[in-house]
Amino acid sequence: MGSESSLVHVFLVSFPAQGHVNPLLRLGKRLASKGLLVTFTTPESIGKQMRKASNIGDQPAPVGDGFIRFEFFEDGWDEDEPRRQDLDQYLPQLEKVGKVIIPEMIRKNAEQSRPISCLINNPFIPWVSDVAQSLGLPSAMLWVQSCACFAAYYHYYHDLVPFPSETAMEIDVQLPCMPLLKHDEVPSFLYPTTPYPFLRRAILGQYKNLDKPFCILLDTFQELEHEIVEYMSKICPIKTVGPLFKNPRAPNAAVKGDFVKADYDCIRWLDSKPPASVVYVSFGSVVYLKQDQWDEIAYGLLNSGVNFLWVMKPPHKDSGYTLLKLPEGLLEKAGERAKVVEWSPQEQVLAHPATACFVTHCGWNSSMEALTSGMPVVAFPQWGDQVTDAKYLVDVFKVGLRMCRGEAEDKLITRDVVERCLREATVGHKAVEMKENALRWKTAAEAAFVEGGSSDRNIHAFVDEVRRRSVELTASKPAAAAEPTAEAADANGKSDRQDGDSQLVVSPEKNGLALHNHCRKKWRIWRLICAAS
Ligand SMILES: O=c1c(-c2ccc(O)cc2)coc2cc(O[C@@H]3O[C@H](CO)[C@@H](O)[C@H](O)[C@H]3O)cc(O)c12
Ligand SMILES: O=c1ccn([C@@H]2O[C@H](COP(=O)(O)OP(=O)(O)O)[C@@H](O)[C@H]2O)c(=O)[nH]1
Repeated sequence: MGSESSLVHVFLVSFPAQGHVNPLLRLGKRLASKGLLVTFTTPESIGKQMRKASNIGDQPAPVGDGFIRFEFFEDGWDEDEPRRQDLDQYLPQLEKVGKVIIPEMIRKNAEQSRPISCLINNPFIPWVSDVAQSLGLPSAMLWVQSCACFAAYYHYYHDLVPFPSETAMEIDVQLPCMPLLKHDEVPSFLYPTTPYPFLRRAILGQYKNLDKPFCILLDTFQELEHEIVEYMSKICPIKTVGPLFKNPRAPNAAVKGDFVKADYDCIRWLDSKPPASVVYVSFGSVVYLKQDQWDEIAYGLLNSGVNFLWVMKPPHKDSGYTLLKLPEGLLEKAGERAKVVEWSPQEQVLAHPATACFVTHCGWNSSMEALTSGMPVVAFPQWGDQVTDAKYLVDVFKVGLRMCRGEAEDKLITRDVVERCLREATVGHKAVEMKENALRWKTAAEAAFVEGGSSDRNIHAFVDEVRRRSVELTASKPAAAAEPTAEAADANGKSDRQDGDSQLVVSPEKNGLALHNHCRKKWRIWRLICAAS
């Protein structure tokens, strides 16, 4: 392992949501383990929560052959600014500030002898690849949903197949190399009636910029989505690198991105339960059900006689959701059979022998974590990619039962249905079959991420490419380095070529690249001296 400042340095910019931070941070750890220096950044409002909930220090943390470090940035709004909850207002604010502050951070890193060789972002902040382009740096994007969803949005964006519309609301959708999706199985942000048009805009925003990243990394694995991965890789430079949450070489479990402190009492509680006797219930970080649905699930759990561990995360104060309550006396009735926490260490819960199945909203992170842990699911999707993930978990991967079709159906799932589903998922032939299939996916996932597996090879190829581009950056002529590339000038809308010393050039874009080259040259000389002595 080299000293931190002699490593090729990649800069990860995350949209501030739990479902986005987790996979990007996991990718960061994977890249670090292969010998890169990784800096992870997201707005300070989340940085503050992450520092409080997780073990994030000021010093770079060693991970395998490399390091990971954190730098958070102010997004220009007060922490409790209610407009944060409105993406149509927050995304432009993040872009406006990010386009100035990220180049500034990159420049500072170069000044401190940590020049950056590549930027990586996740969806909702596609402007990060514009920043990279304007600095003459390569960029990549980590897609945080399934390849099937990536393909669905792609075909919608380019208008390649008919999707449900105002005039044909209920048409099925046939995408190449995918099973026929019923109208309510395509990502729900694409429904003409979606209550979240801002999330559709946010997610499709990435497709406008899809030609900029040199690589699109996917948190899935080849064997899981074989056909669609093969199909899409002929169209876009995609690489499957999942499941990212397993990091065989250097787990460094201390580096985590939880926004809320995980309650480890539930692991001790699980320790006290017999094998495969507990139903784990979680709807992730943003989904909130209605109180009447919550009550039905609660009674279904109680009446089914199973043990249950339930994550009940209080909603954000400006989200418009009210705090969900459990029916009076229910917990007393359930006694030792029930455990409620605000946030769980989900990876450990899914790996625990006492856990029998997972009632999930089918967020892609939760779906991948379940599959990779060999854990059968009861699908309770609400919106977005969740409805498509549910279809795949149940009908394609065959590891789950469907308890609901999504929020758009607007149907109360009664306690009897909940009870029946829970019984079917925990005892009898269906339960055994789902467990066997889940264990098969676990084995396939392991084969993908171990040394030499499909995802490992892809990570390896990506790291090699980052290194190659880094050398290219370093090797580019100093004179050229002081100027934006033709592409960069294009991205800026004008060529702001100036003569003179690069250090005096006002554009932060130019300084970024110039400093990168300057510092890398200094190191190369320094390393040669070290090697010689
Ligand atoms: O936190 C947010 C915000 C948000 C809004 C305002 C603000 O200031 C900060 C954040 C918006 O949309 C989300 C969408 C999400 O979808 C989730 O995203 C995952 C990855 O795309 C999917 O796999 C899951 O199914 C899906 O539930 C998850 C989230 O955590 C968020
Ligand atoms: O109690 C919980 C609930 C969720 N998670 C993690 O939060 C992420 C949620 O992402 P997902 O895509 O499943 O759903 P989202 O929250 O984005 O809707 C996953 O990595 C989970 O492991 C967790 O650690 N503890």
